[in-house]
Amino acid sequence: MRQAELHGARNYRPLPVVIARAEGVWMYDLAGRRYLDMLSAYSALNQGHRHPRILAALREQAERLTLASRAFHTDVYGAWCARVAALAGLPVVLPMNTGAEAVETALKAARRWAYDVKGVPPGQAEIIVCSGNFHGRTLGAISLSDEPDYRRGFEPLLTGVRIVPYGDAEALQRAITPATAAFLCEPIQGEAGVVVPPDGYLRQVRELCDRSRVLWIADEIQTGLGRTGRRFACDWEEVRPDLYVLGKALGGGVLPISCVVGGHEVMDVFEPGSHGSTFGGNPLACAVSLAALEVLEDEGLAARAAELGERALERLRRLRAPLVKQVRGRGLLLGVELHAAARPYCERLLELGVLCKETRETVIRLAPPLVIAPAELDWALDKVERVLAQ
Ligand SMILES: Cc1ncc(COP(=O)(O)O)c(CNc2cccc(C(=O)O)c2)c1O
Repeated sequence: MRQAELHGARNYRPLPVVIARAEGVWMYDLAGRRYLDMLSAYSALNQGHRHPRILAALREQAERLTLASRAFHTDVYGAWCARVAALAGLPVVLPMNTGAEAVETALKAARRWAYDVKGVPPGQAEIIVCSGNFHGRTLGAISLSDEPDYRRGFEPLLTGVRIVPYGDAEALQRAITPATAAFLCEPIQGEAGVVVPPDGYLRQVRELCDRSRVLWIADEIQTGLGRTGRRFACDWEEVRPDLYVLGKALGGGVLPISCVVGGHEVMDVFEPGSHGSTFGGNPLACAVSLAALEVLEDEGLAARAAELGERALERLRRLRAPLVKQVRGRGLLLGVELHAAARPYCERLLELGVLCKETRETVIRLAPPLVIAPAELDWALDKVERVLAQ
């Protein structure tokens, strides 16, 4: 820890624990003490730590080819694109590495579509986003944010951004103009503290964007791939966006891989030389991602998250503790909002062997790997209740 304090940039405030090993839902510190992971690296570990099938795919592909660049075809890339397209029900996939890179890609696609297809005058395309959004830490992504801490000192930022209240379809309607390229939102806001929109909101968004010829971009980097109890959080209202932005668990908690998935009308705005990434679509990440997606499907992780999450939500909502302001969430993306700072309670949970993290000061996020056993989840919730009931 000393070296990290000496040489590592201070852009995080980690809990006082040094993780050295992990398997499934358990992480182990240097002394071999074990902790139940209730954060899943912010939902990048839906399949659990070091899933054997994902590690086997990593090893097998590493023995053959790790990187060639998109200057050449590779054998696993096409299979991966086809698998993701089938999963999303949209035909065209553009691979990147991090979530923020995929968000940037979606913004570029939306702006170019606005000019080339919708006919918005050059340089005037607008993107509408929601207050409380989190889409990453790049300059484009923080240009969308209304969180001063994410933006301060990084100006000048992108223009052509309008912010509307989250969950308010009428506000979205009022913000749409003929220059609007797209509306970008998280189907459930993660970093805002697990904020679930009113029932029907996503359906209203879909109808509004259709009527106004505005692209709907769903950032499912944190909510997608089974986390909320459905393949995508959009599935809760049986609607499909024009673009999905995926990341995190797409790489099975082993390698970073992200992507934008959409229809030809949008995705064909990219011609050779218009966008790219050195590692985007690399064979090693594609092989790992194929295994990660197989695990999600074969182990029924979305249904598991729905069932276990419903039980956890009911149990937490029965908790009678003055400290608790609200319990929110869907599937295994849960947030317990407190009337006080959450950090001390996360530190108490650490002492009891449960790892979670505060979000927006007063919210404890509970998001275990979707492979968690019912008894393990009950064990963790026992500790959460004990700490909050005091
Ligand atoms: C909804 C959403 N969109 C985009 C991103 C960015 O993904 P990348 O981090 O892979 O660029 C996220 C990321 N989610 C997330 C959650 C908590 C912390 C942090 C952090 O940057 O410290 C990021 C996210 O939750």
